[in-house]
Amino acid sequence: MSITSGFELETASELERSDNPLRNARLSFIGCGVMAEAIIAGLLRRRLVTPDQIIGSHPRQARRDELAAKYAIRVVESNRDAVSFGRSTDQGRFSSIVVLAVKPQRLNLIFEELRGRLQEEQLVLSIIAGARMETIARELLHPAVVRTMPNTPAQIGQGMTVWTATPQVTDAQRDQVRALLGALGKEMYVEEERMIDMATALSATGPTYIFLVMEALIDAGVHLGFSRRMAQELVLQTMLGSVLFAQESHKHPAELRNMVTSPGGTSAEAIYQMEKGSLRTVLSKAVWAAYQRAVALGRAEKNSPKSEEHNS
Ligand SMILES: NC(=O)C1=CN([C@@H]2O[C@H](COP(=O)(O)OP(=O)(O)OC[C@H]3O[C@@H](n4cnc5c(N)ncnc54)[C@H](O)[C@@H]3O)[C@@H](O)[C@H]2O)C=CC1
Ligand SMILES: O=C(O)[C@@H]1CCC=N1
Repeated sequence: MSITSGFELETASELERSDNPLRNARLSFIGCGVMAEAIIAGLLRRRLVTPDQIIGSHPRQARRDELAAKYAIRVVESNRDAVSFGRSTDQGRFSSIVVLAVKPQRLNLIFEELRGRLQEEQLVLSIIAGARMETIARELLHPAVVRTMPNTPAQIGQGMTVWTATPQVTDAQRDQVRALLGALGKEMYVEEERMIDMATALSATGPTYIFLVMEALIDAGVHLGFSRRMAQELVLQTMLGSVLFAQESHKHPAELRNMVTSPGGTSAEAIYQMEKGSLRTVLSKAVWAAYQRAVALGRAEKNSPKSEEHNS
């Protein structure tokens, strides 16, 4: 296996383990942008699959070459060819997962290309915001569908993915999904599909809220007179330490906040200003708006692009 720099293998034994549910799987990635690459990298890093078990499709030659060189996987132009890679042949039957990873606005094109072309044993796994399982199953004429909602920290194996499945997805396929998503960080199964739209707003869009707050605090540090480098280090370690503290102490955030807040002190002063500026309401409104947008993306009539998609 030839994998180039910046890409390190973690465990050596996953592939050999007989309980690795993905050891005989074939994975086809329809659309190889940021999120598909995060999944591919995570699977290879954890050695859950080898590069020859993966195929991707992408419209741009330069991107196909880039991914093929970086991960030693096959990347083709045709989505139909990518899906056929997972088909069982005379040489043997193997499980196959077709990962839909295009932007929501491109989904109708994918439906047209792939409708009726999937075999019964193939599993469709979508990461597309808003796209409902019922729609995917109906449009592809294929009932076994998993809907997932990852987030970008998946790129370093620290993601949070929420997922659900149609009743036609078998227990063996569910084990495969758990293994696949586990390569990205934490995974959480939910029964109700509406929770995927809720997770889209909270955990999948979540890094946006955190990075905006991070950026604002760094700017505030620069305003005080710190160099940008110093402000960034102070803010990042404070955020990281606070998250780990909350995780390890199992205390309510309000209790942890009270520990910092002495009577008449600096934190009380800062909290007063944040409440006065309606920070909680703004965050709550942002999450609610993201949720409504996720729901709207799922409605076919609202699938027209709001802005031009970047072609990464
Ligand atoms: N970026 C994020 O934080 C998250 C994104 N998602 C979902 O993941 C999906 C992909 O998002 P990203 O990877 O961020 O987008 P991206 O734009 O990086 O990737 C999509 C890729 O699909 C390619 N593409 C366009 N038309 C195509 C076609 N007809 N056939 C094959 N490939 C085609 C594009 O060139 C692009 O490289 C979206 O549906 C999004 O809702 C889900 C969770 C988090
Ligand atoms: O804005 C978006 O489309 C993506 C989907 C989930 C988070 N961000």
